[in-house]
Amino acid sequence: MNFFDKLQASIFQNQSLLFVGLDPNPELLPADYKSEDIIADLHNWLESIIRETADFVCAYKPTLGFYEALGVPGLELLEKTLAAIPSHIPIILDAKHSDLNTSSVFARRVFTQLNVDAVTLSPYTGQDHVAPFLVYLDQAVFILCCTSNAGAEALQKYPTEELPLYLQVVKESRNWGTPEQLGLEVGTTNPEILARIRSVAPERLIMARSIWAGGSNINIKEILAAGLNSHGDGLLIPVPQDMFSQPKLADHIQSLRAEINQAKSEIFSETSTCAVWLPDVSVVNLHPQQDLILKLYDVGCIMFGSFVQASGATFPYYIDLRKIISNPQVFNQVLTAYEKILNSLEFDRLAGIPYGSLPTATGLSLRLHCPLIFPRKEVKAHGTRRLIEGNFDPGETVAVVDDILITGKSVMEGAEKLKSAGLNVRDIIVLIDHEQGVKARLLDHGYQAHSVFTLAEITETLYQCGRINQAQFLAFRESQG
Ligand SMILES: O=P(O)(O)OC[C@H]1O[C@H](OP(=O)(O)OP(=O)(O)O)[C@H](O)[C@@H]1O
Ligand SMILES: O=C(O)c1cc(=O)[nH]c(=O)[nH]1
Repeated sequence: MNFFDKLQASIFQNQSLLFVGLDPNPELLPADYKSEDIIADLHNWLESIIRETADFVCAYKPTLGFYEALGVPGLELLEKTLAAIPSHIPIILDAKHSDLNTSSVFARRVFTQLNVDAVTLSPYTGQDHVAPFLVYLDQAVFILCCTSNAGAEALQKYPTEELPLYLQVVKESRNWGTPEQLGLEVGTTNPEILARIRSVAPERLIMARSIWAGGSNINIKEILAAGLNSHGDGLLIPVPQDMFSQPKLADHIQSLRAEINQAKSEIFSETSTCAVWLPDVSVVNLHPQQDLILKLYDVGCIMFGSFVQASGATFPYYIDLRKIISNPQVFNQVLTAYEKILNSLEFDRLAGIPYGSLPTATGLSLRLHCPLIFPRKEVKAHGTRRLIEGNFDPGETVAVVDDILITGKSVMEGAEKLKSAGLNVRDIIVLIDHEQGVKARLLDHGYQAHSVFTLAEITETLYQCGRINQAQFLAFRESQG
């Protein structure tokens, strides 16, 4: 499971946006843990923090510097602390080591030996520094965009109020990695700064820091309203550091979690525009993949107007999913949507239907570590003249990936070619089902089709969100009969 999915599962399981800094800071060690052996004391303290919080938080964030400061025993303490964290809860190592020359070896150390799920990085050396970390597809990075210390203002707010450096970091770093692999670290007590970052990066995970530094002036609801994404998540909130020195830690964390969840539901019931994640707060009729639908529309994959289809019929729309390959963020989100369906199916190999869905099938093959084949549209008169490209063994089961079902002709032809080579085809997975009984027809031929969206769900969402007008919406409805 990749970092993003692991984090989402952890947020959902514990219904919590809270993360815990696991720092062996001798200055904060509570008196009742103190003995002759500081390392053992710190270890006992950190383990008790994990025990008390594991059911109420979504992630842990050890800061490497505190462990390094304790020398070799500190590094051993880090390994022991990491081992004490339940394996389903993601670990974000706060490292911010920005030495370009060591980024590859450091990435290998943290991701393959310490096995943490994510690491924080400083942006100053640019994409070259970040790229070696992103090679680890199941792990992620958080780019430091902004800190709350007064001394940083001269740099971070330079050169203009309109485009300060911290916003430029947000803009630039969005080009470095996908939303699943690259989040933003934002230290601030100021909701306005969070809101500016959220508006520039609506799709990014934000790890908030230092929000409690404002003391009693902090208004958590304002922070949440500024930093949450349109689905009511995408924001991680730190547990205040002084809480770890207090007795009854579990009780304090639960109250804080309840306060945050209450504020979240108030924000979303007030605005009433988003599908939210808590089961007790629901907004009717909004598709859980609303964000992806809007993005597909915004990058031009869903067009309304008069279009002649391959069948010769004229529809009031055309879906061109071939464009997703030119937008890595959308492409990545599309892959995640397919992946969720594929994870529930059993198969030995993936097959893509040429040409439109071949990039998607390739992306899925790499993500799922599953071999890929594809049936050719036309057999070449030269070379190997193979009908099916890629290696396979007859008797294997193949899951067929296509982008859209209109009449079902393309997938059916592809599946028949695979079957003629001795392969089993049971499941067909597409992003969009145009409906009109295609799935039932495929089932008559022994194929179970699965889709992420129906075209009706897409048009409904686009209409509700104001992307298409009533005439376009009604024209679509009429065409559906
Ligand atoms: O259900 P159907 O009626 O078969 O329509 C859907 C198919 O049409 C499109 O491919 P197209 O034939 O346009 O070719 P391409 O993928 O090579 O662009 C699309 O990629 C699907 O494979
Ligand atoms: O074959 C078609 O009719 C067709 C293909 C496609 O990709 N999109 C669409 O709207 N129609």
